[in-house]
This record gives sequence, structure tokens and C-alpha cells, in this order.
Amino acid sequence: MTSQALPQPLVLVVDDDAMTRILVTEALEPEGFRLAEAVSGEEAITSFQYGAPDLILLDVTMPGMSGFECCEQLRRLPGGAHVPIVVLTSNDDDASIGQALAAGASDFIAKPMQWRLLAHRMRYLLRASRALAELTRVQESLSHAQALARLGNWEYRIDTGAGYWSPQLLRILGVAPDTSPASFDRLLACLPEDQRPQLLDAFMGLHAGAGSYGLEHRVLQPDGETRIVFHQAEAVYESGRLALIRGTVQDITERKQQELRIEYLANHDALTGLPNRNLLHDRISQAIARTRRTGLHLATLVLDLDRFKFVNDSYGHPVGDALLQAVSSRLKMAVREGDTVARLGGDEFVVLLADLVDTRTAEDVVQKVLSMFIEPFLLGEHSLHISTSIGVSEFPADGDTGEILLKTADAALYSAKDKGRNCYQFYHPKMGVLMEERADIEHALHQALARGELELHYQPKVDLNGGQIYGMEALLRWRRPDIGQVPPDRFIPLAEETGLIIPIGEWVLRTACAQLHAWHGGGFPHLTMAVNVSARQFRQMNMPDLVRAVLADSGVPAQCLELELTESLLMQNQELVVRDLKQLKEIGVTLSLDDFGTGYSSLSYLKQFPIDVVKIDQSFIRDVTDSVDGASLTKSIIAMAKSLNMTTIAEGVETQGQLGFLNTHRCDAIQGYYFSRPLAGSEMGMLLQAGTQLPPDSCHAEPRQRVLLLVDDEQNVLSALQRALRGEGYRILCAGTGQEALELLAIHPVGVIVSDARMPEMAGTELLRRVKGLHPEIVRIMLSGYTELSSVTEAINEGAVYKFITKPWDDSLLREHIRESFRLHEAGPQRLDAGHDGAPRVAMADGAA
Ligand SMILES: Nc1nc2c(ncn2[C@@H]2O[C@H](COP(=O)(O)O[C@H]3[C@@H](O)[C@H](n4cnc5c(=O)[nH]c(N)nc54)O[C@@H]3COP(=O)(O)O)[C@@H](O)[C@H]2O)c(=O)[nH]1
Repeated sequence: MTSQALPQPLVLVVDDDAMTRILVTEALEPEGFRLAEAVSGEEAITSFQYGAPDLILLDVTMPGMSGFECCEQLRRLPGGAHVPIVVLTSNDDDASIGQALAAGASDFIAKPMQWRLLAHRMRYLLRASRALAELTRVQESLSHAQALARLGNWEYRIDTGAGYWSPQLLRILGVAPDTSPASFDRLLACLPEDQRPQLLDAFMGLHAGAGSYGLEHRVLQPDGETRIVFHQAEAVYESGRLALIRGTVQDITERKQQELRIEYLANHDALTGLPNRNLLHDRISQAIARTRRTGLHLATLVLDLDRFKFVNDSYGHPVGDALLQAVSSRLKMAVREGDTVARLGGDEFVVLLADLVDTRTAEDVVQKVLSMFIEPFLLGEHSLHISTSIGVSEFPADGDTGEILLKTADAALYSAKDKGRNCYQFYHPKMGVLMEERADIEHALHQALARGELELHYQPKVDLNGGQIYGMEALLRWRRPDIGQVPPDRFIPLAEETGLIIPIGEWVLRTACAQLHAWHGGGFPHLTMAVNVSARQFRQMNMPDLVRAVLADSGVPAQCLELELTESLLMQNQELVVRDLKQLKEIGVTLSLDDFGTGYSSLSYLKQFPIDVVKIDQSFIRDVTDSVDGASLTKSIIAMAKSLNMTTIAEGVETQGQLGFLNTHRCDAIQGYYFSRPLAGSEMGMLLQAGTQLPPDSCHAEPRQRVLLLVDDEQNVLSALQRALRGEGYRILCAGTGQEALELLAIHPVGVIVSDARMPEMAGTELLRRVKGLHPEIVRIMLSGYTELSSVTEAINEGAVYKFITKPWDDSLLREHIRESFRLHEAGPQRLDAGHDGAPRVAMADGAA
């Protein structure tokens, strides 16, 4: 801003002498000043409060209030501290000058005044006053800024040794303002001892020619508090010589603490406080570097808790978290101070063992780590037995970087898990190949379903009460192009891990039900289909909803679908599992427990679940003929299952001896290579058509009860037939109409039907035609008088009627024909069809053929 732009300055002239006031006015007004007048000190005070003059000319000798007193009062008024006050004194009155300056005057002018110079003097004073005001403002604002930035500054003059510390620096150092010299030594003394050499070196560096320094250090305040500061200083040269060193000290404690917290969080696991993956990688790199130098050994242990998921699911996440914390404490106890225990996430921990004398020591520590899991973990009211599996890799044999060491230890962990729980495994190169294979399978599995590479095979289940196939188990197969069949054990766990089990599991259920529906329609209406559902699959899918939808879409009756569940499934979150299993039972499906005996559950534990069938695991069956344990365990499973109203099926039956054992001990059914391996759908169809069954001497002594259906609209005929057949051991069902007969056939495993020819609504011929279509395996016998022979002949020729018995019948012949028909039925469908092409099949049961 230029001087012209400034408003005209207002000068207050305070003098009891009118002449002086006039002369001042005449000297200043033409020079651009405005003038105000006061004739006394009192008037000057009032005038100042109202007029806010820019400058005051004050006579010292006035009646009433003296100029000195007036000056003092003006200084105390708001806005009066900085206004320039020029006192008018006599030329030789040195005492008054001193007194006026002491009273706060800014300057003095001796009378008589040089009027010509007065305006210049006034302007100069005003400029000086403004500069002073600006300087004060800048100082205040700097002081505020320094306080805000927690930034103090200091100066040190080399020639005089004089120094200056700003108030903010004093605050940072925790030092009260005092008269002690603001020397560099005193500043140095504010640092903790261990950090003083660092600052001293930097300071000496300035003396030696370095232009500046900047360093971070701590200061120790007298009350013991430590602050962290960023300290900068520079050398100032005058005439080529070092004259001054000045510096700033900024308190960065809070920022530093935040940085440290952020750094901590970035490097540690929040739940356990253990180093995380980030920090672990650093530690491994350091350990590798040290091992290279020392020639000692380094081992990396990767641990995974066994059944941690089960703990989380069953007891909830707070218990899971507490378990992880307890595990981290035990792991720290198992290793030395310098070793690292880290958590990579979930239930995966890493222990880094550095400076080992040899591999044996690593093995000893691994054993020690395992032993840390012997005692149960006490978490609130829970006492949990938890074990861990450990994979171990060593530097440099198994990898020369942290990444590779973790990868190889991971491969070893997989192998340890494969071996079973609670064990460890050192890395071997062939495990790396397995890991790569795993990654490859995972990649290909993503496309397998869409590319139609999955298929189902079916393994028959055979009823030991008669030896017939009553159902089958669907077993998933993956035919990888160029590679061939991948066993389900190799890809189902991966499908579970990746979530692919959801679409794959649905595909299995739909495909199995569609195939079953086709077989039902193809003459095997009582077949059942078992589908495997793993624990993870059950958890990830809404099984009741899916089963409802698939049954509705496929048209398969619920009773014909069986779900094979695993024990681990029942050990999951019990409430939810029981709820879903109950829903499945309401739908009507059969629930069976797969691989029974391999898990932890006892049969009595199973009572709480709505399980219908127990599948005895093949590991027991393998031993039944040559191991007392295998035999007695299998016998007790069969006995206990029966006592709980569950049926039993033995899986993995491979030999006649095993079959004989199971038959003798009344196992209900068998499945295994002895009868048939899992077959492709078409092969299974052929096996069904062939009516393959176990030889009668391999089955229970009494064959399955024969079911006979009698159909006649006359009750007395039905009664007479029942009387004639009493004692034959049949289960006899009776129907009064064709419709009623069809309904009974849908529900019961009827082997032979005997129907009257002449009935209202549906004639016997029509009924047997329909039975042929719906249940071709049932042997159909017509009961009729000679008069209906012509209509019956047609049905006979169509194959709808297998035998024709005339009324009135001969009881003993009737019994013989029906026995023969049952034998035919039990021989299987191909025997029934054998008589189709021209062979005589009409028998006259009254003696007529
Ligand atoms: N969740 C799903 N799991 C499935 C599905 N399909 C199969 N599986 C499970 O994979 C495991 C391995 O199955 P697989 O290789 O098919 O082996 C089965 C039979 O082939 C085999 N078996 C049958 N009889 C014998 C025999 O006499 N000896 C012998 N050594 N092995 C035999 O046993 C397996 C049958 O297992 P199980 O289910 O326990 O009855 C297996 O755990 C399958 O459950 C699927 O669609 N979903």
C-alpha cells in the first residue's frame, strides 16, 4: 500500500498554551495531518478514548494533570500501549526528558520547536510506530504458529557465546524461563545420555564446515517425561567466518507415536499380538542372513490346528479367539526368546527357529511344540483337547528365501495332515510336486462342470435278506481330458475349499435323481439312490431346500433318496445340523451315516440324530475275517444299531469270507467289489436288467418275505383264496378294485399278483396290462371262468398275463402255480421275459394248462 492511500493521520495536540496549539496546527495541517486539540491532561484522556489519534503531542507542564501522569494513564488505556506519544519539553530540561521516557513517552521534542521540521518528524515517528506494531504482530503470530507446530528455535553466537531460546523451545524442553545462559551445552544436557554423542557430532559438523543438520532424537524433561523431537540447525557465515548457528526443534512425539502404532499394526496380528506375515518375512530374511554368516541351522515350522473349524462352529467365535490366544502363549513358551512365533491368519501359525546347532534340535523343538497341546485348553467353562499338525522346512535345503521356506513348510504340512492329525512332517521334494499338482487340479476343476468332465458311477447295494440289489450309491468321477480319471479324494476337498462344492454337489444330486427316475420307469421302481454329502458341503449348502427342489424336478419319491452323511458333519454346530436333519426327515429321505467307526462318535451319541442307516466303514470290514478286533467291533456295531432301530450296511466287502461273516451276524446289506465295483450308468443298467443277485446261500437263511396281491371285487372269493394260501408264508395283500390294486403296488414290493378277470370299472385284463407297464417284474396271474377265455387270450398274447387259472380252482394246484410264479419273480426280470416270444405260458390251474 502507498503512503497516499493511507488515511490522513490524526494528531492530538495536548497543551494548555493556545499559541502552541495554533502553531502546531499551522505546521501540520498543510502537510496532510488532521489535528485534534486538548487543553489539559484530563481532556486528552477523554479525547483519546473517542478520537483514537495516531499520534499525541503532549506538553509536560500543564495545570492539573501533568504531562507525565497523562502519558502514564494513556499507556494504560485500551489501544494506548503502542500509540506514539511525543512530549514537548524545554530545551535544557534533561530531567523532564528522562521522566517522560520513563512514563512511557516514545520521543520528545524540545521547545522552541523547529516548525519546518515538525511534519517530517511526525511522519518518521508514525512510520516507526507502524513498523513496531507490525513487528509485534508478526512476533505474536510467529509465537502462535510455533506453539501450534510445537516448534521452538534457538540461536548461538560463536563470537560472544550468547544464545537465545524461544519460549516454545523452553516448553518443549520442559525448562522454565530463567536467567541461565541459553548455551549449546545446556541444550545437549536435555538429551538422554545415549543420544548426546549424536547431537554433539552434528553440532561439531557445523563447526567443521557442514552447512546444516537434521536429526531425530529424544529429550528428557526434568519431570522425567520423554519427548521425541526433530532437530534442524544451520551455520550462518559473516564475512566468510562462522558467526552464528541457529536451529529449530520440533516436538513430534504424537506423530511419532501414531507412526509407531501404525507400524505395529502393520506388522502384528491384532488378536494375539504376534508378528504377522509382514514382520515374519523380515524376520526370516534377517535369520537367513545370520544363518549364512554363522553356518548354524534355521527351520521354519508351519502349524495348523486340527478341528479348529469345529471349535469355532460349535462353541462360537469368542471361544475360537480365546483358543488362538492361548495357543499363541503356549507356542511362545515352547521356543527360545530369539525365536519368532507368528500368526498368518485363521488357525495358521509359524515358528521360526534360528541358530540351531543341527536338524535334530529342530526335531526336538517340534516335539516340544506338539507336547504343548497335550494338556487341554481351559477356556471359560470349556475344556478343549486340541492338537496341531506341523510342516517343517529347513534353510537352505528346502528354500533360500522366506517365501520358498514357507511354501515348502506348507507342502510338508499338507502331507502331515494327510497322515492324520497331531503329527509333523519334514519337507521332501516330492511334496512340492504334489503342491503344484494341487494348484493345477484347482485350476482345472473350475471348468470341469461346465465342460461336462464330471460323471457319476453307481455301486450297487445288496440286500442280505434275499440277495437282490435294492439301491446304489452315486460316486462322483472326474474325467480330465489328456489325464484320465481323477479320484474324488483328490478333488472333493479342493472343491470344498474353493466353494465349487456348491454347484458340483447340486449337479451330483440332480444327475443321480434323474438317473434313478429313469431306472424307476425302466422296471425297477423300488430302487433307492444314495448320494454323498460331506460336512463342509452340508454347511455350505441349504440341503433341505435343495433336496425339496431336486425331488420335485426329478419326480423321484423322497423314500427312494438316501443321503450319506459323515460323522464330522454331526459334530458340527449341533443345533443347526439337527434342525436341517429333521427337515430332511420330514421331507421323507433316508439318512445314513457313512464311514461309521472312523470318527469320534459313539452310537449312543448318534441317538440324538434322526439317522436310519449305519454304514460300517471298510477299514473294519477288511479285518473281520482275520482280526478279533475287527470282528468284534463289527458285531457290536450291528447289534447296537439294531437296538437303536437302525439298519446296517457294510461297505468295502471284497471277499466271500467277509460276506459270510456279515451274513452270519445279520448285517442287513452289503456294498463292495465282491458284488460289483462302481459302474458307469449304462453298465449299472445292464446289471439291473440281468437281475444279478447274490447266491441264496450267501444271504440270510430265510429269504425275504414274499408279497402276494389278490384282486377280486367279491369278498368271498378273496377270503377263499386267502384260506387256500394260508400256511404258504406269504404276506397277502387284498384289493377290491383295479385302482386299489395299483395303489398297493406302488407302496409294496409285490412279487406276484392274482387278479379276477371280470370286475366293474377296471377289468382284470386291463389291470394286468397296466401292471405290466408299471411293474414289469411282477408275475401276473389271471383268475377267470371259461366263458371269458377269448378276452383273456388276447391279454395272454400281449404278454400282460403270465398264467391263467380257471375258476373254480384246485387249491393244491393253485398253491403250486403261485410258488412257481414267485420262484420266477425271484429269478429276475430276464427269466420272466424269456417266455415272451412264443413259449407257452398259459396254465390251467384247475388242471387245465
Ligand atoms: N461329497 C461327496 N463325496 C463323494 C462323492 N463321490 C464320492 N465321494 C467320496 O469320495 C471318497 C472316495 O470315493 P471313491 O473313490 O468313489 O471310493 C468309493 C468306492 O469306490 C470305494 N469302494 C467301494 N467298494 C470298495 C471295496 O470293496 N474296496 C475298496 N477298497 N474300496 C471300495 O469306497 C468309496 C465309497 O466310499 P463311501 O462314500 O464311504 O461309501 C469317498 O469318501 C466318497 O464318499 C460325491 O458326489 N460327493
